[in-house]
Amino acid sequence: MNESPHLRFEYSVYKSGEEVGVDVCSFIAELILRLFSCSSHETGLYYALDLGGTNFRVLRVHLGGQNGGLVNQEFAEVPIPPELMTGAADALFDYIAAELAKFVAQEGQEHELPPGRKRELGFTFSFPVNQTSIASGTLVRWTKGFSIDELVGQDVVTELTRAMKRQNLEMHVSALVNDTVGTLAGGRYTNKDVAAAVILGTGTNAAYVERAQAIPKWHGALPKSGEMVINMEWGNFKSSHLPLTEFDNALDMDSLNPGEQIFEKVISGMYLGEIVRRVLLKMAEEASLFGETVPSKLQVPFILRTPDMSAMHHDTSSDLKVVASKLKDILEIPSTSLKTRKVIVEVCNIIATRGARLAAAGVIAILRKMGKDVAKEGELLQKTVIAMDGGLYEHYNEYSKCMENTLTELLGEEVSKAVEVVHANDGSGIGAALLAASHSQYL
Ligand SMILES: Nc1ncnc2c1ncn2[C@@H]1O[C@H](COP(=O)(O)OP(=O)(O)O)[C@@H](O)[C@H]1O
Ligand SMILES: O=P(O)(O)OC[C@H]1O[C@@H](O)[C@H](O)[C@@H](O)[C@@H]1O
Repeated sequence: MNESPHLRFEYSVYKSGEEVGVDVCSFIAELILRLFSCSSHETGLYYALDLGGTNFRVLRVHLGGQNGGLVNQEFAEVPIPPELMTGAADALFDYIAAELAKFVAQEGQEHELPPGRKRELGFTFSFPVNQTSIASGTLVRWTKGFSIDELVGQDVVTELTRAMKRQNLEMHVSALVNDTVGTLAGGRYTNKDVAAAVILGTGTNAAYVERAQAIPKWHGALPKSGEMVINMEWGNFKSSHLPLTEFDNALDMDSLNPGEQIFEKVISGMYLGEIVRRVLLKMAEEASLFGETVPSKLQVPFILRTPDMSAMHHDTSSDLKVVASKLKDILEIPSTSLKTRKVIVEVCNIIATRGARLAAAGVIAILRKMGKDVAKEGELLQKTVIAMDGGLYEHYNEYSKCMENTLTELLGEEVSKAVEVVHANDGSGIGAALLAASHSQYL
């Protein structure tokens, strides 16, 4: 296990300006310093709760200390009922706390803690937060499919703590972290070359390790390590250079957060399938793609999910039978010609390729900001690892392959050899548990 460096975490939530690369962002939230010493000395049982855009995961991590590292981890994943994403605040947090209580109630003797000691939790909250301390932060705004107005501006740790009390669950939230920062922390724990993390899941985001003196707007004390983590919230990137179409603009207007998260809406899992649906609908209306009548199901927003899109895109059968079954089962289109099915696969390919190439452009922007996108004369290129996670990256192989090929194309053969993309599976959960351990109230 590499001795992990001490990282001083600076949290910032960026709101994109018109022309946004990291270096032209304007900070909208107070920056807060967080000392994160992910040394490998942590021992004991720690928990993580990861609230994402589609699922939430409860994780128990057993850390073995100096040489033991990560002894084992067990987790449960539950889908978030859609109605809780736009319902009452207490309903969402009561559901989460109840699932947490269920997970703990199933534990055996081996998970008993010393008397008087509470279970400790790292809370991964995959939404923009104005971080106010290691274990507190207020929700800046909702993204993806969530929209619970009464929670905006509220401290999400306070909400979770109250819900746990209502469930009589004795657990202490030791750390609050964004999933991208958790993935970076988890990745860095095992590999010191990890310099950035990218999530491509229901939503998207990136975080990277920045040189402290390269943050002009930072006015706090400089960390001893000289490094800080920037949570970019890059999903909110917006630029006149983004290749937006009428389909993107209509999707944005119909969304829960019009005008926001534009980059996320063209590259992430919640939206790719919906863009394909909108394109097919127009082709049905204006070019009779499915014959004289427009299939009624094709008019239903989000009926075509990105997993369905990737299944059609990955269809290798000569008669595209997977495409045929998706059209039948989801859109109630009983039969189509092979020619029509090939058009549908091409539409999936175009939308996925655009998303993947834009995601790669985002990664290049980070490498450029870190000065790692070009080989300097006479200098040996230091290895840079990008920790990737998220269901879209993990399951949409055509997308992730296109993204990685684009990185090579944009970096060139020589530099791309020094840049490695690794799948940090559930890095955010492990990262959150590590943060909980490193900020334990029992230290
Ligand atoms: N087979 C698949 N093909 C393409 N995309 C997928 C597939 N499975 C899941 N996804 C995408 O991944 C997202 C879930 O990402 P994940 O990281 O697991 O959860 P969360 O976004 O809740 O953190 C889904 O919303 C979907 O867009
Ligand atoms: O893991 P998920 O749900 O796909 O979330 C990824 C990103 O989704 C964005 O919408 C959030 O603003 C980010 O904070 C988050 O990191």
